[in-house]
Amino acid sequence: MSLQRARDLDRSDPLGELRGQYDIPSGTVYLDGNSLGAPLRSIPGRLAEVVSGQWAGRLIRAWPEHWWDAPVRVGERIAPLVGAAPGQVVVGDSTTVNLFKSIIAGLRIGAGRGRSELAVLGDAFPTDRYIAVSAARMMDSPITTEITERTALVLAGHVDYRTGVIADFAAITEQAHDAGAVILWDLCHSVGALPVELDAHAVDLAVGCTYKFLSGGPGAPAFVYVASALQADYDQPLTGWTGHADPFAMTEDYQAAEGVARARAGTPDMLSMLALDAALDIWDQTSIVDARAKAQQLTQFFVDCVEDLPVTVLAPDPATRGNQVSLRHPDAKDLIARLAEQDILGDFRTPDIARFGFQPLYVSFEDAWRAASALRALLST
Ligand SMILES: Cc1ncc(COP(=O)(O)O)c(C=O)c1O
Ligand SMILES: Nc1c(O)cccc1C(=O)C[C@H](N)C(=O)O
Repeated sequence: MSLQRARDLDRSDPLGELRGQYDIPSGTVYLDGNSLGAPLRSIPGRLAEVVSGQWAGRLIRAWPEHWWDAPVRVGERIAPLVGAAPGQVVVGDSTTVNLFKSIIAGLRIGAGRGRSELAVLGDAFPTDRYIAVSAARMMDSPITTEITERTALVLAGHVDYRTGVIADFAAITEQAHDAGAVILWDLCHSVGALPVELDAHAVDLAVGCTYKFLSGGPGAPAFVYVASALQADYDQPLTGWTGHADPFAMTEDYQAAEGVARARAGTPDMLSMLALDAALDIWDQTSIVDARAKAQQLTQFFVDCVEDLPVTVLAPDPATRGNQVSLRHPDAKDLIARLAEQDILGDFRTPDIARFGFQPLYVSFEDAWRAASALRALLST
């Protein structure tokens, strides 16, 4: 794999022109967009307009005019990326908080079916496990790692944050349903990275974050998907006023809103919400199918470049590899630090994983080649 080959691939890349719309310091190779997506150049202007035009210009009137419905409106823009028909996705809070809401809601649905177990599959991201343990404690639910006829809720991650391996979405969803359980998917590393088909697989619940492949910004609000069929039964524990059927009636008792809006809790962070809204514009210029196709080419190119190095590729099969390449090496931490000294940014995940994210809308084949060459140089010294 040569620099020439990388440049040829960049020249014939139909998504290549999108890169210029992102604000990435020149000379930096950014392979950590699976942790924090790079910003679009349009964001500062859009935020300035929200602050000056809406906040300053309209003051409190901006809530009904621009802001109140934003969680649902922005959710509708994420919906096509996760294969959801309208009315099922709402944006707000963090993934952690949305996991809490949805785990409790799922366990409550399971309790109605006479079940209590919570199955947590695979090597879940820490926040998923921590919240699962706490929610299970509140619900007196045993935690298991297998789906059985006693399972109330299955929590599974779509793409493993460490290895980058894509879980068998269809098979796991089907297994959960065959067992009579509710399924909850964590889409943090798949939303905006690869096509997700929530409706097609009749998924019940999903959550995901928007600051990785969607470039929503640091701490951008997460989203929740609640399948239409389940919404009436989605009894989530954070019964804040914005999820109320009639928030401004200020009634004594809580009554959940109809539809997915019942997954809302408190006042959303509007600046972050609208930065995300602006970031989603890029999807008007491309599709998740095209993005995934390029990401597969990119990750394979990178894997081919490092093939003869003394590292282990943790997701060798391109079909089940997310948009990241994780390399196992005993000095992974040091390697990542030394790459960073050259403005080549990946990240380290304990205990020995060097992780490189390939956001195809702004990462080039030349970036992949430069990162691999720098790694080669480090490993030969
Ligand atoms: C799979 C997964 N779930 C959840 C999170 C994080 O949730 P939060 O945004 O609430 O910190 C991450 C990343 O931080 C993640 O990779
Ligand atoms: N959410 C993060 C943060 O607030 C700081 C640093 C990193 C993150 C991450 O997103 C970590 C990420 N979920 C991971 O896959 O490791």
